[in-house]
Amino acid sequence: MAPTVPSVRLNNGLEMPVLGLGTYMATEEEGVAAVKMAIDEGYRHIDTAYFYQNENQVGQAVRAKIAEGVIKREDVFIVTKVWNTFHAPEHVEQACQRSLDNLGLDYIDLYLIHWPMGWKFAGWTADDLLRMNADGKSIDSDVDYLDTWKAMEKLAKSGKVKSIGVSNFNSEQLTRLLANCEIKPVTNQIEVNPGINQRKMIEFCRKHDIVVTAYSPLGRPNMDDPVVGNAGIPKHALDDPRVVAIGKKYGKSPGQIVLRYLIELGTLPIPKSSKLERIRQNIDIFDFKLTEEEIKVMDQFNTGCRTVPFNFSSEHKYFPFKLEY
Ligand SMILES: NC(=O)C1=CN([C@@H]2O[C@H](COP(=O)(O)OP(=O)(O)OC[C@H]3O[C@@H](n4cnc5c(N)ncnc54)[C@H](OP(=O)(O)O)[C@@H]3O)[C@@H](O)[C@H]2O)C=CC1
Ligand SMILES: O=C1CO[C@H](CO)[C@@H](O)[C@@H]1O
Repeated sequence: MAPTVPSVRLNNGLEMPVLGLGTYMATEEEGVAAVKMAIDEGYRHIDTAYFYQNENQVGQAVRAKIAEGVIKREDVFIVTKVWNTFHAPEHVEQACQRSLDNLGLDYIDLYLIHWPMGWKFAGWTADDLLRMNADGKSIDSDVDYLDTWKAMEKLAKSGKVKSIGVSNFNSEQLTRLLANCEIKPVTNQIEVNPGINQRKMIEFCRKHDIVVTAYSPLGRPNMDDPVVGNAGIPKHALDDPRVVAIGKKYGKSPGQIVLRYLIELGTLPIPKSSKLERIRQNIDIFDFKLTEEEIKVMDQFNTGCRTVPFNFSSEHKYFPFKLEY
């Protein structure tokens, strides 16, 4: 029987499953197949983004599983994100409508501002999402994320999106947003894995009733990412004999130990996999708990080193990683 994933209550009263499927780089048939497998295996939270160019595939898989009677629309929590080039308030609604059209759904469960930095609008085609200056730096706009947020609030009020949140915001940006918003973000989606365990950001968010979604939870083993490359990837806890030993005790793989650690930290991990065996493993983490000693072992991997440093936008006034958290 597929494991049942617990949910967390968000600050707007809605429920969000504490584990989801990541889909970055799961495009074309691979994306459709991964999401279908994941739904069959019990996943009820899928993370995508306009930028990933696979909303179409995610939607196709979700709609197929609804048609087969495996799930109802309300059983599955779909997250997508507004891209950096669409931060101008007049583009946000159209960006959201494009995501809805790609997904083929009537509403999005959670819509995020993907990054705090706005980039110059360069059209709606896929080729224009990552256009750089000759020096390899992002072509920035000066749109304030507070203005983008106002447009997000309008979407929440329209019912097109049930919840709104942010991604890659630092604590100063969140503080400024919280002081100026009508609707609070329900989540901050950030990188969390043993190499960067984000304890300070998690505590900050807990105080403000914001959940932390953990992206790149496994530290992207083997991923050859065309956007940031592999330059920043820290040494993986996955290969470490201490993690292997903890896994042996519970009959779990190192990946499962890492994901369980992120659950113990109070985050919501969204591991990406397109392989049935790993899709199965990554959700099978709700029948054991790590001891305090084991959590301390996992804490030893924290160096603060990022897998997704996003340095090509480091000169932007809203680049978030100038602060520790
Ligand atoms: N908001 C943001 O800016 C960002 C959001 N994200 C989101 O977070 C999701 C997850 O992060 P992502 O960057 O993909 O990295 P992950 O840490 O999830 O790593 C994914 C890689 O790990 C492999 N893998 C999956 N499960 C296991 C396992 N149990 N043991 C060993 N290897 C495994 C996958 O390969 P295979 O498919 O072959 O199994 C894939 O190559 C993304 O897909 C995306 O949805 C990610 C980055 C930034
Ligand atoms: O969500 C994301 C997936 O990874 C990409 C690059 O590594 C990021 O650009 C992006 O924010």
